[in-house]
Amino acid sequence: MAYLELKNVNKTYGRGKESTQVLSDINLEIEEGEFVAIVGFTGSGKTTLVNLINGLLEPSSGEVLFKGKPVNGTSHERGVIFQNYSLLPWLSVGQNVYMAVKEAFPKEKKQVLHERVKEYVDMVGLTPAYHKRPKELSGGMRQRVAVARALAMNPEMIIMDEPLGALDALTRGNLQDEILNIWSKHKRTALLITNDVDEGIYMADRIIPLKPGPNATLGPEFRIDIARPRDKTDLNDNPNFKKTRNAIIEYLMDIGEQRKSVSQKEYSLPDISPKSFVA
Ligand SMILES: Nc1ncnc2c1ncn2[C@@H]1O[C@H](COP(=O)(O)OP(=O)(O)OP(=O)(O)O)[C@@H](O)[C@H]1O
Repeated sequence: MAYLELKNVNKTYGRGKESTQVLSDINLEIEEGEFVAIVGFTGSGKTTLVNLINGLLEPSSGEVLFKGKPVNGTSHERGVIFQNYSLLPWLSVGQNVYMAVKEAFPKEKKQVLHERVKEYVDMVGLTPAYHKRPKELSGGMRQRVAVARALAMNPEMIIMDEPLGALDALTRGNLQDEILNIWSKHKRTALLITNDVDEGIYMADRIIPLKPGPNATLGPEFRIDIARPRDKTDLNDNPNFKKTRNAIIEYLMDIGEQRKSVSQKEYSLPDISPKSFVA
C-alpha cells in the first residue's frame, strides 16, 4: 500500500459551460520516506493538486488516499508550506509559530512548546526578528516564518507548494538543506511542488512533470540516481545530474511546444538557467 495515493483524480472548477477541468486522470503513488518533486508550468494546477492532497479541496472524481484512507479535510499529519505565507498580522514571529505548535501538541507544557518555537525560529535564521510582526518583515522573512511554522508542527508528510520561490539564493539554499535535514533525520515523506528543475533534482528521489493545463496530467517520472547527501557545488560536474537535467528540460520543452501549437496559448516554462545546460 502506498503512503499517499491518487487514483484517477479529476478536478473541475465551475459548472456547465463555465466549467474548466484543471486536472485530468492524475495517478500518483508516493511511498513512506520518499521525497517526490512535481515540476509544473505556471497555472497548470499545482496548487489545486496540493489542496486535493491536503484536504482543502475534494476531487470531482477519483480518490486521494493517505495511509490507505480517503483524505477527508485537513490534518496535522500533512503539513503544508504554501507559496503565500498566511501569517496572522497581529502576532509576532514567535507567536505565529507558537499558535501552530500549540495546535499540534495541545497537551505539551508551555515551556516545551516555547523551546520548540525558539528552535525552529532559529533554524530559519529569524531569532533577531522573534518579536517582530509580519508587516515589519520582508517577503522572504515572512516565507521563512511559514517554513518554521509548518516544520515545527512535526508533520508526518511535508507538502510544499513552491515554498522558496520568493527567497534570495543563499536563504533558499539554506532552507532547502534544513528541509532535507528534517526529512531525513525524522524519516518524513515529502512532496515538493516547484518550477525549478535544479531544486527538484537536488532535493527529490523522483521528479514528475505536471503537463500544462487545462486537463493537466502527470508525465513520466524521472528517477534521480544521485547519492545522498548531495553536494550542490559538485552537482554541476556530476554526469547523472547533467543527464537527468537535460532529459527533464527536453521533456518540458517538448510538451510546452506541443501544447502551444494546439492552443496557440503562451506557457511559461519552469525556471531553467541555461548556464549549466550543457550535454
Ligand atoms: N477556485 C477556483 N475557481 C475557478 N478556477 C480556479 C480556482 N482555483 C484555480 N482555478 C484555475 O485553475 C487553474 C489552475 O490553478 P492553480 O492555482 O492550481 O495552478 P498553479 O499551477 O498552482 O498556478 P501558479 O503557477 O500560478 O501558482 C488556473 O487556470 C486557475 O485560474
